Amino acid sequence: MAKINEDLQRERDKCTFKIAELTTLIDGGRDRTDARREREKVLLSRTKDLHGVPEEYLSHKEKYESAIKNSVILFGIVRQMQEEGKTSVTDYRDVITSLLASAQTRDGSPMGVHYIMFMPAILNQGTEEQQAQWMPRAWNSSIIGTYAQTELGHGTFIRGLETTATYDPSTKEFVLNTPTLTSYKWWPGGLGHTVNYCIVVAQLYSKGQCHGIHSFILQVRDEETHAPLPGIKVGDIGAKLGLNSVDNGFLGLDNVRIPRNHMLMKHAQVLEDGTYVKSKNSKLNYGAMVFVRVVIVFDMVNYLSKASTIAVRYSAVRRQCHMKEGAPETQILDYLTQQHKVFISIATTHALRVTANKLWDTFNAVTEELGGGNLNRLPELHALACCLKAVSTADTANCVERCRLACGGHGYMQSSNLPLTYGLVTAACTYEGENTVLLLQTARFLVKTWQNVDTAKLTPTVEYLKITRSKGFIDKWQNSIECIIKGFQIVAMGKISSSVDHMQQRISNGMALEDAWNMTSVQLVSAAEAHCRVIIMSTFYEEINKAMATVSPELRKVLQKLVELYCVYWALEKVGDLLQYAPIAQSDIRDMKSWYEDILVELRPNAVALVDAFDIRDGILHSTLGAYDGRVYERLMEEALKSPLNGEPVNQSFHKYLKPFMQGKL
Ligand SMILES: CCCCCCCCCCCCCCCCCCCCCC(=O)SCCNC(=O)CCNC(=O)[C@H](O)C(C)(C)COP(=O)(O)OP(=O)(O)OC[C@H]1O[C@@H](n2cnc3c(N)ncnc32)[C@H](O)[C@@H]1OP(=O)(O)O
Ligand SMILES: Cc1cc2nc3c(=O)[nH]c(=O)nc-3n(C[C@H](O)[C@H](O)[C@H](O)COP(=O)(O)OP(=O)(O)OC[C@H]3O[C@@H](n4cnc5c(N)ncnc54)[C@H](O)[C@@H]3O)c2cc1C
Repeated sequence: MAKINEDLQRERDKCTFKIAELTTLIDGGRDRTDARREREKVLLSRTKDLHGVPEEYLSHKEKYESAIKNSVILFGIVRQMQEEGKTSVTDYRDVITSLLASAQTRDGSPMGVHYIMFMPAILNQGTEEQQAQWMPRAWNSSIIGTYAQTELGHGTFIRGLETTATYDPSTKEFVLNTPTLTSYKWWPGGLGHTVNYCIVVAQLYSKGQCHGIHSFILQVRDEETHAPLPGIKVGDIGAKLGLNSVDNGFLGLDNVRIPRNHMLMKHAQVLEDGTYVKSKNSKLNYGAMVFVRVVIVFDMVNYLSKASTIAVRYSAVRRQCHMKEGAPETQILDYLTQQHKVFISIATTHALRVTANKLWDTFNAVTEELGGGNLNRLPELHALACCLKAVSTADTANCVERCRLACGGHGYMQSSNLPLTYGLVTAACTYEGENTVLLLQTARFLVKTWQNVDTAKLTPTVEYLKITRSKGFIDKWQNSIECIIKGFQIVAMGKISSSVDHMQQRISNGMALEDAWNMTSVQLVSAAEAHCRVIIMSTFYEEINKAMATVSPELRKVLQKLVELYCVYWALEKVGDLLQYAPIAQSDIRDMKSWYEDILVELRPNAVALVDAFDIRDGILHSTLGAYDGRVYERLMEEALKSPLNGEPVNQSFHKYLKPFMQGKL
């Protein structure tokens, strides 16, 4: 192994806790750490020869072809798990998330949506017979699918989709059409050239009546030749800000016929004669979207742990300027502003990780209840998944960008892997429900809750709204984590309550409800975000407190500091809100700033150890700045030399353009 950079080694030597203990806690047990490492070993060994040319220099077409080559190797691991009879969805979640976040598919995989949406949609919306018909072939990838919902004209407003599926009882088929340009499907991952099947979301017509959107399985390409089937226009939508290894596609349909049993009929059915049988709740058809919103939070944890590893290790290696005249140049990690930029990413990774686990448990519990016909907790799950998807993706995108900026010029290099990572996480702010729209969904739930707060039994995630109203909820502000969480509960309650008042005021002045909602929507989004912050903070606090009972005193101290960092950082970010709603004084804020500075300083000696504990191998991190050995400058130069521009001493454009221009001939 190459020699470790001395500064990095010194950082590791002064760490005050056992790194392996934290890694075990993060993975959820020693056996899970071992399984993950074993999986990564297999993954890296299978794909080690594939990176002759750095991906950033490939053309759009080559990027796609390389991604397919890598993906079939990677997803062989999933096929193997299935063949071995592994059944735990949690295992699949972890495996697929880590495959997608690996260096081999670092700009996305064309096969991602097959696992993330195509299969979950069949499981969620298909009858048992349909699952038996489609799932075995989907699992072993003898068919590959995507989820085609969004159209050129509509993404958010899915009730406005224009694709139609009209039932023809004479042949017992549905006839699919995209009657306008705006009804063309647009965006589905892998639709361009990879998949041969997809789930199409379309307006269902039967007996002359429209029954709203439903899901249908459609074959788009021949299973042998892969040629598009008659009536189907399909292709790639072109280059994007990121995810350029993925062939997001378009799809036009001209009288394409599919058998009746290709409609996913677990919740609603069309009988042979065309009679429509309604679902218990039309929103059950949106189940696959809820599932993906839940797993996206895990995905964010993966990317943020990578970005923080890169930024922290680089900050330990990089020296710039002197803090004191005559002293050696300072490690940039010693600047408090640098700690302020990067430590929040470490704390956020942990906060989102524990919250994602809790959300996963809630999702599974509610799904089980739904299976038994109990729909009571569906609105709460939907509200929770919406706000956590929105806040986790927005925070992750901000943190990754902070990490990139914290690496100065070198963070701008593709070889740092920060630009691609940013491209991936910022996409998540839009896909699977645009963030503002999702926060407004949560706000809708919060407004209803607030309007019934005195009479209704509140569900667990909003119970605090009742308690917060009691007199003396915070007698006197104290700079403690408990008080900050209470402060955020008051802020959330204050924002929800004032949004409702604001809306009611406008309605009493004669405004229509919809207009009053629109006029209040900036406040509503802010209220939903505040509510989500309460959920993340209190979950982080409670779950880490539980974990504290099981870990060594050394690790306990560090975990305590991470919770403090997260809560105090956000208290200072939202200090205006606290001043408006909570009994906090200017002197408390001054003291809180000092507290924050102390936390940064206390975490400083363990910064490198904290990111080492994420245990991300170099082959997966894929960063010149973040590798374990800290050979930053050597790696930057090695990568630069791979630039195709360095393949010849004089580029042909010199003779063609530059020279004539310089000589005044052009
Ligand atoms: C096999 C297992 C293996 C394991 C696999 C493991 C996986 C491994 C993990 C890998 C890592 C991942 C990596 C990712 C990679 C990248 C992939 C990129 C993929 C990107 C895919 C996409 O991008 S795919 C398109 C998504 N496109 C949207 O996301 C549209 C948003 N747009 C809406 O979602 C609706 O349009 C919107 C706004 C709600 C209004 O819908 P609408 O107009 O019908 O509804 P209204 O607003 O009128 O609301 C009416 C009432 O419905 C209630 N409600 C609404 N939704 C509800 C719901 N879902 N559940 C319950 N209730 C719901 C609401 O709360 C109201 O309730 P109430 O009346 O009581 O107040
Ligand atoms: C990388 C990527 C991958 C994707 N993969 C898939 C896929 O596999 N399958 C698929 O079907 N789709 C996919 N999508 C599409 C994605 O789900 C949609 O882009 C997303 O749901 C947002 O819809 P939109 O693009 O129509 O945005 P719009 O809804 O047009 O949003 C534009 C703006 O309008 C605002 N807005 C819209 N409605 C409201 C409202 N009611 N109130 C207030 N503001 C509003 C939004 O906040 C936003 O600021 C993907 C998208 C991306 C970027």
